[in-house]
Amino acid sequence: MSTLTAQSSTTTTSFSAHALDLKLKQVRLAHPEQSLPSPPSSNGASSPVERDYFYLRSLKECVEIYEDENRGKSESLAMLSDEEVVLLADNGKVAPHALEKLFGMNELERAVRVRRAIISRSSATKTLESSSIPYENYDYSRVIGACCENVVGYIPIPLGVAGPLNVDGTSFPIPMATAEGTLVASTSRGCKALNAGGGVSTVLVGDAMTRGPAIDFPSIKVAAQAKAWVDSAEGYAEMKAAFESTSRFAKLKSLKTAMAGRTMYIRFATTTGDAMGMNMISKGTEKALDAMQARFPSMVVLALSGNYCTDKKPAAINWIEGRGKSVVAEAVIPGHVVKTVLKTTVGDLCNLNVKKNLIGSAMAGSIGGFNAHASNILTAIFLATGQDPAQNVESSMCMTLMEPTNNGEDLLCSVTMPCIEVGTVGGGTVLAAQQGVLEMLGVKGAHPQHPGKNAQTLARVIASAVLAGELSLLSALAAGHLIKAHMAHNRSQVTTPAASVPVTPGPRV
Ligand SMILES: CC(C)(COP(=O)([O-])OP(=O)([O-])OC[C@H]1O[C@@H](n2cnc3c(N)ncnc32)[C@H](O)[C@@H]1OP(=O)([O-])[O-])[C@@H](O)C(=O)NCCC(=O)NCCSC(=O)C[C@@](C)(O)CC(=O)[O-]
Ligand SMILES: NC(=O)C1=CN([C@@H]2O[C@H](COP(=O)(O)OP(=O)(O)OC[C@H]3O[C@@H](n4cnc5c(N)ncnc54)[C@H](OP(=O)(O)O)[C@@H]3O)[C@@H](O)[C@H]2O)C=CC1
Repeated sequence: MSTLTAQSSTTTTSFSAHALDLKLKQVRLAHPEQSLPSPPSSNGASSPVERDYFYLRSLKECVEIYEDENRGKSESLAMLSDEEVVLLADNGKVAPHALEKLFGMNELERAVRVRRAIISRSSATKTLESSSIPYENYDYSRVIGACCENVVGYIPIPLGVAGPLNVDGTSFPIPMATAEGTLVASTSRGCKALNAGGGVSTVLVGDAMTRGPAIDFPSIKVAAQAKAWVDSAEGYAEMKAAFESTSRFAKLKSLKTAMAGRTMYIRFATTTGDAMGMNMISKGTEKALDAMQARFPSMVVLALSGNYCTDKKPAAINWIEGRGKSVVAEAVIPGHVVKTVLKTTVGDLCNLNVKKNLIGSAMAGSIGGFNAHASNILTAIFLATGQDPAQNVESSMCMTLMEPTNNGEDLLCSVTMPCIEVGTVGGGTVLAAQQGVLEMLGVKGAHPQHPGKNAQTLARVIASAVLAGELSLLSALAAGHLIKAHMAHNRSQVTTPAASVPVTPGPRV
């Protein structure tokens, strides 16, 4: 067997555990059929790092070890260095997305490290492996099979805390993961104004996640028969029994049916305990449709989601009927607090709210966008607490209302949010950092006595924080303070190559 010489003057003592010599890797990639020499002090006691650096087996040797049927795959992979696993992957012997399964649960970080190398080297820029994207010291056991595939690390987002905010008599810190400077400061100012008026009171007026499959029938007549059956007490009871057999927590609340030609849509609405509930409701819907199929053998389920739900897309049905938690939050702020904390007046705030959030949004043809920046606050809390960020689309639907009260002295304000889709179990809420945030709010996991109460409390806190954000931004706009605030809190120092800076007519001010 021929061997190659490692062209490096580096000594073993200067290696960091994962900083393998790139030159050597290039040699390896160029000559996969050849072995590299053994470590100079090859007395059988070399560390994995030394082994990676000095001794890379040929592809043939690696394959022999990997495919040896006398050992399990994880045992075989433990005998190979990272570089050798990369070699196997580069030659189609190991699927990069299956590394966690192959390495086993005790080697999850290694799986991520090796995948970074594989992807890095096959990409145009080749930067991933040595990039600043972190991957070490993360609990990947919570990720695998639950939160993400083909993992190469994690993206840290700054976490700030606004408030505290008094919501229904309890003081909550408001966790916000965001890269928009000013947002936490602004929300904090709103919290200060709300607390000065005694805090926020909330009501939960609905709690139902929805799923809306699309079902074809041979004709409009059969579709209408099926619709009549689902709408009947008998049909509803049968569908409910089938649905609820799939979960301890998901309870069917209503079925709304509609026809478009020979296609029928059914909007399943269910409580889902402390889970946001999309997996649970989808599982139950599938089972209920099986029961329906037994009644109507000619029906064809086109898709479990026929967009009549509507999940992760703008839709009037959500705005009108609600989805997830429907919450209204209200507060009164004394006029002097509007002046001293918010630096504006009750009259100016109310006028701007009508002209901007109501008339302006109507002029723009908005559905559920009768607010200034509900999505800013909601999304930051979603990211901090492990919610599904794509659901900010409908969850941010909000109408902000403001009117003078107490003979025009004080401000009565509210937000109406019909679609806050949140959970405290399932999805990204299982991740350690997100759990820490939920714990800080006192809503981590399943509520011990009343399933659903933790998720409902989180929705109430979110609506209240949105009210804080609305108050502060509208006040800044009314007072003309917006740009001043963003120049102070939200300006990055970006280095741009001179060649790509446009010629400007005059100096920047
Ligand atoms: C899950 C699959 C891909 C399986 O699909 P499959 O065909 O059984 O997969 P496969 O094992 O035959 O592998 C095919 C390829 O899939 C990829 N693949 C396969 N497994 C993995 C893995 N573990 N990690 C990384 N990549 C994977 C990979 O590229 C693989 O090729 P290979 O690399 O082996 O040559 C498929 O069933 C699928 O795409 N399902 C759809 C799931 C989905 O899109 N979920 C999104 C969330 S749903 C939602 O949030 C919104 C909703 C639904 O409410 C919106 C609405 O209303 O419509
Ligand atoms: N499938 C889809 O179409 C979609 C999926 N998603 C994704 O779905 C995931 C969330 O799904 P979701 O259904 O919320 O969570 P899970 O799929 O994790 O389901 C919740 C699980 O927790 C159990 N559970 C234990 N205690 C409680 C409790 N107090 N309240 C509620 N459930 C409890 C449930 O039990 P039991 O088994 O008895 O029900 C169930 O097994 C997210 O990752 C999201 O991104 C998002 C959009 C669409």
